[in-house]
Amino acid sequence: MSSAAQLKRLKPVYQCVVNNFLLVLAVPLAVAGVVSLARVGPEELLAKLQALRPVHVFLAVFLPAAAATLYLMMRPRAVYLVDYACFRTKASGRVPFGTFLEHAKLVTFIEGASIDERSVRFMTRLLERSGLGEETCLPPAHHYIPPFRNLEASREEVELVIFSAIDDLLAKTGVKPEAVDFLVVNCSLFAPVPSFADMIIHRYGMRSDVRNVHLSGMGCSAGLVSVGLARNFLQTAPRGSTALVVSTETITPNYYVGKERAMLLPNCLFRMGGAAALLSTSPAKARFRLSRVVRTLTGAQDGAYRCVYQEEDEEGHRGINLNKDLMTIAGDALKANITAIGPLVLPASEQLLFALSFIARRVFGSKGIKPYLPDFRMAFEHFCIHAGGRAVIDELQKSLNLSDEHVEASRMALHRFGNTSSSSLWYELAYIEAKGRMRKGDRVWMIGFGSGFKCNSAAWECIEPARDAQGPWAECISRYPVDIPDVLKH
Ligand SMILES: CC(C)(COP(=O)(O)OP(=O)(O)OC[C@H]1O[C@@H](n2cnc3c(N)ncnc32)[C@H](O)[C@@H]1OP(=O)(O)O)[C@@H](O)C(=O)NCCC(=O)NCCSC(=O)CC(=O)O
Repeated sequence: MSSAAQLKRLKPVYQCVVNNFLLVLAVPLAVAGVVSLARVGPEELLAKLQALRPVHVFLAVFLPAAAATLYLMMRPRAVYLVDYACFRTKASGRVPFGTFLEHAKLVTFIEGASIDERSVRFMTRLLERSGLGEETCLPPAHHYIPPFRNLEASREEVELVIFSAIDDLLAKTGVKPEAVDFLVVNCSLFAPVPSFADMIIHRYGMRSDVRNVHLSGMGCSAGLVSVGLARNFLQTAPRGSTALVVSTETITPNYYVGKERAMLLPNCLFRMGGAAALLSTSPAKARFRLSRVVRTLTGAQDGAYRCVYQEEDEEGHRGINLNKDLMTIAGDALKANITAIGPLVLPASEQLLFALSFIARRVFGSKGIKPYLPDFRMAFEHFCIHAGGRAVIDELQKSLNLSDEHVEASRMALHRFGNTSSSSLWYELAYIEAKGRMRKGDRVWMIGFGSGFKCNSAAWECIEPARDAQGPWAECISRYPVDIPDVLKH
């Protein structure tokens, strides 16, 4: 047997010993203690106990009790996910490739637009490679020629998406809008006045003291910024308080009509979607526990800062420029994030191997020794990776050494719903649940990427899998997973 195969066989033994190190240490110590007590005999033991002074008893009992009480009082409160709901797209909003491209061809005739036949051919190639399916949806305003991009149409999309998701969530949880203490909303590219948070408060008649925030310009990873913010708010409020988190991207005002390739890409990838989630510090009725939120930023570097950039092209058409280097930048941001979250979630066996490889590379030089990539499959059963585009998912699958099944939720969410920005992670969680794969105690890793450039992640632990969990996948889950070719042939 080769040494690599032998090492592979020994790995489970190594993991068992290192991950249960305390137990491995405690059992012999406890046995030794019992044996020496048995040797001492009851009279001698009683004599030793009587010889104890009150100060010893005080130190032995009071100090640990005081330390334990202090720890319990100071530790952050646990935050739970009561439930979540995603906007369910309607068949009338579908944009099969043919429709999308035909529509784009007609846009070439619109006065002021400079999108041309070449742009349409380019978008055709992008769509064939994008990993999107034929059922993704665009807002009603984009089904018109020319597409409406005005404020009124944009607000209509917002109301349709976020109110449907919130209605669904409130109906599922039985929580009344007046019970919401905090409201955190994120939408990157549309920030009207009054804000989304105001629109929600107005629509649902929420309390006048509901504390609310609208995050804009924060990109696709802002959903986890919202979750982190809601968690922090909840730490400051009485136990049992609730926070409503709403994540979406508004497509209507962002249709690009120029011919800059890097700015045509978002037209092909971004689609309608949104999600609402209810967090609370009460475990009653909770379905998941939030274990970690880790945010990392690489925006101090020029390349990272500019790689997702809203701008006007030379002809004055506004759009989002997606730089070709995005994959490399996302890879670096991921490295920063896994370095930060690894020590918090990985079992001791993986951390020790990582530390040993780090030390070895320092001592013997980094040329001969490959850095050890921790196995995150030891820390999580499920992965929700931002469905930013086919290449984004490919890159993460490779970097984290994940199986096809681990990235299935991301690929299928991209196929069925497109890049729904910060809400994509919730569509993926819904996919895993709709497939009946979530079990009590399972751990989920959500990884979001977005402009800035940011990589944010959150770790959840399942308390109660959903009973009838089809959600946004209700009409199509039986057809998934589907095969997604690298290049779609018509
Ligand atoms: C676009 C793709 C589907 C293309 O698929 P492939 O990799 O198979 O094909 P490919 O690389 O040959 O690209 C096909 C053609 O598109 C061109 N092309 C690709 N990416 C481009 C870009 N960013 N700008 C300009 N052109 C681009 C290539 O040069 C090539 O043209 P030619 O052959 O002529 O040279 C994929 O690369 C992808 O998924 N990219 C990631 C998309 C992305 O950036 N997503 C993040 C969105 S931002 C987000 O989600 C967060 C946020 O907004 O905050």
